[in-house]
Amino acid sequence: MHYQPSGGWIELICGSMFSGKTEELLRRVRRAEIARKRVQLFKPQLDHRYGLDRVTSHNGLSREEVIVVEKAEEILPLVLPETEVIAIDEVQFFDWSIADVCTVLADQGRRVILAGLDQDFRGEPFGPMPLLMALAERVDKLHAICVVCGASASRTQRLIDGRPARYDDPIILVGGSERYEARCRNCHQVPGKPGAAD
Ligand SMILES: Nc1ncnc2c1ncn2[C@@H]1O[C@H](COP(=O)(O)OP(=O)(O)O)[C@@H](O)[C@H]1O
Ligand SMILES: Cc1cn([C@H]2C[C@H](O)[C@@H](COP(=O)(O)O)O2)c(=O)[nH]c1=O
Ligand SMILES: [Zn+2]
Repeated sequence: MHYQPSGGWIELICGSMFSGKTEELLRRVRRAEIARKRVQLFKPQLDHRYGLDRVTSHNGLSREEVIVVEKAEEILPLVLPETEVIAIDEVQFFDWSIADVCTVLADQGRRVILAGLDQDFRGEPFGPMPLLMALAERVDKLHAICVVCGASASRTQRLIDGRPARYDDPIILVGGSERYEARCRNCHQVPGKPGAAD
């Protein structure tokens, strides 16, 4: 059922890589524009995969007119008074202060649409995502297809030279299908993870 709030609100699209988060974010942005809402789209500078001047999904959907910021605090001063919808992609890359920024925007009566990875390659919560999930009025968790067994994929497998990345690898490593695969819980592997069989 469609959520019908009275003022502003936060909606969060989460899931593994390749689950369709960016497609869904861009779909909501397009529909808001069809409804003649004024929209601003942001992304963190860290995500430079397809160039800094656009947001692009894994199947090539793309939108220019994206505002690139290094830190969450840069967003509020860049929001125009007339903007009704704020969309932010790759929100997992911001620190926890992104939650305060989103709260201010929603309290001002704006619709805030976020998309981000809920889990890192270790299968653990990614950055500010748990906090954003708690604060959002609406959360949609999307699933990709596990490339090993064809089940629904809730996790992202990082591969280094074709082998599963170890638990002590750094959390942030920007990349696409050359480095990452969508996998289900059963097929996801993290050698060195406490409690996991290597
Ligand atoms: N294993 C997979 N499962 C589902 N979709 C996949 C997979 N691998 C590639 N894709 C493609 O990725 C698209 C989703 O891309 P995108 O919206 O960028 O996802 P996300 O932002 O969640 O990483 C799908 O529509 C499909 O074309
Ligand atoms: C799992 C995982 C991913 N990343 C990076 C890889 C990509 O650059 C983005 C996710 O992009 P998508 O739009 O969801 O496809 O995040 C990372 O840095 N660390 C990880 O553990
Ligand atoms: Zn699987």
